Amino acid sequence: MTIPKHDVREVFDRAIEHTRRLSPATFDQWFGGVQFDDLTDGVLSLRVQNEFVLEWVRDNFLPTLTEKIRELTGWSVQVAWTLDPALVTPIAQRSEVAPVRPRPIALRPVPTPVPASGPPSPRLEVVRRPPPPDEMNPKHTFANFVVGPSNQLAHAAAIAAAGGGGRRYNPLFICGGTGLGKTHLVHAIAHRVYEERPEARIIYVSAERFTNDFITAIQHHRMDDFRTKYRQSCDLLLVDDIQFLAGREQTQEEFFHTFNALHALDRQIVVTSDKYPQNLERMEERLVSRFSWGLVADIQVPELETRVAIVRNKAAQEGIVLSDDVALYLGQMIRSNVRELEGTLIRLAAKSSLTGRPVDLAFARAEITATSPPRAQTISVEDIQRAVCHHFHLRSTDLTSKDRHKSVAFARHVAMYLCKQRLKCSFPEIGRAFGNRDHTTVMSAVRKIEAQRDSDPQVRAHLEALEKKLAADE
Ligand SMILES: Nc1ncnc2c1ncn2[C@@H]1O[C@H](COP(=O)(O)OP(=O)(O)OP(=O)(O)O)[C@@H](O)[C@H]1O
Repeated sequence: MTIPKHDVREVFDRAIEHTRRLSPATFDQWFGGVQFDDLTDGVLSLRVQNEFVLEWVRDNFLPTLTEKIRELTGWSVQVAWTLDPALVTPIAQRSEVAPVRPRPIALRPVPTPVPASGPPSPRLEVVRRPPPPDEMNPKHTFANFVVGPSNQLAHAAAIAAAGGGGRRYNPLFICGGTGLGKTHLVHAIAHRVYEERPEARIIYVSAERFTNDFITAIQHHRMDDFRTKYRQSCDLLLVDDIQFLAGREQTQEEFFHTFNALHALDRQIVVTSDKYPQNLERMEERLVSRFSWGLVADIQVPELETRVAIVRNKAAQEGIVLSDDVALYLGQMIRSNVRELEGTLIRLAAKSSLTGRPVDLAFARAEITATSPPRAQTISVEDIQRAVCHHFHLRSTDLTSKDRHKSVAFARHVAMYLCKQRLKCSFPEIGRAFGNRDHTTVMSAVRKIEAQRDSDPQVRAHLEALEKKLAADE
């Protein structure tokens, strides 16, 4: 069957709509990185940003998509992929599947002139606002942020920075590990200010973007424009991932002056970072000290209850039906990164809708076991004690005994040192494992071995041999 060129796109669009219906949220997430190039004589040409997207789309959506095309055209479809990291117009940006963005036009009630009789009645007037900064995720709002002990301070400070009451700190420095919600909070501040003070001039940039803007301004002799934008025409400056400025001296200098100018005008500055200010590497001291002028609010790994609440919240947002036991299981299994937690939920939902299996506990277990890397075998205190006894030809009870004989004491100190180094046990923990010794005894034992390690080649040789043995056991 031959199809006129202009109808090809319609066939593809219909097949896409059909496929999307299976799971709109997941579809948008993954097809956001795919572009339709052509469909001719049974060959469907698709362009993708990377192999990761390619594999996911191929494995999860392609059977449905090609089957629908076959139904509409009679072709048995082959797919030709093009990898294109610079892809900018993926199909998910078509209007019907575009992600929801805050609209640049808002309706707000304004009073009408008072008529001769009766009170004024509101009418709606179209107020044009500048669009919000384009890199912001519309879902990153305060309403979608789950608050728990791990992020309470950062959340409250972010609300205050958005003008929502409470003491306002300038700058607000939000720090924490990857995927814990720093960017989410910064976007939420921008959304809130954008909603409540439409006239406010908000600049949201990653530190990388700030750097690039700066370099471009220098190259094109437009530093005046750059400075007007960042120092004068800005009521709220939000800078993500400030650690990116590490070692970039000239950009740091420029940022320093930007900071000073805005701070002097009492314009709110919010900065995020993966480290505390004092731990930022290759960052000018005067900048580090300014970052601590206001409030440094860290975000910790969320506790189990918060993780479970985040899973539930995300499921509700995405229209995924999730039982309590599955939410609890996911919260228990994925501990350190909210992004990973959300990704697993979306993957489960996608697989469930494609295979027709409900997202129950058995399904979640099977999926997580299949996709998580084999757990790294870790050594225990007992393994270290065993290895040390074997190495120094001692009995298994010698290390925990009261024996103060020089050779036994030395082996004990080595074992304590290894527990500290390799397992990061606390001093009291180590003390308990070695015949209930006091933590100060452990501390001095560890320090002693540390000093000998650096000065005595024989001690170093013992340690190296033991390290090797333990690494082989791992
Ligand atoms: N408390 C929370 N409530 C709801 N969603 C959360 C929470 N914390 C994190 N998330 C979600 O987790 C994902 C990762 O968060 P975000 O991108 O803000 O992390 P980040 O700390 O900026 O990480 P990175 O340093 O890697 O940029 C986002 O989708 C975000 O919405």
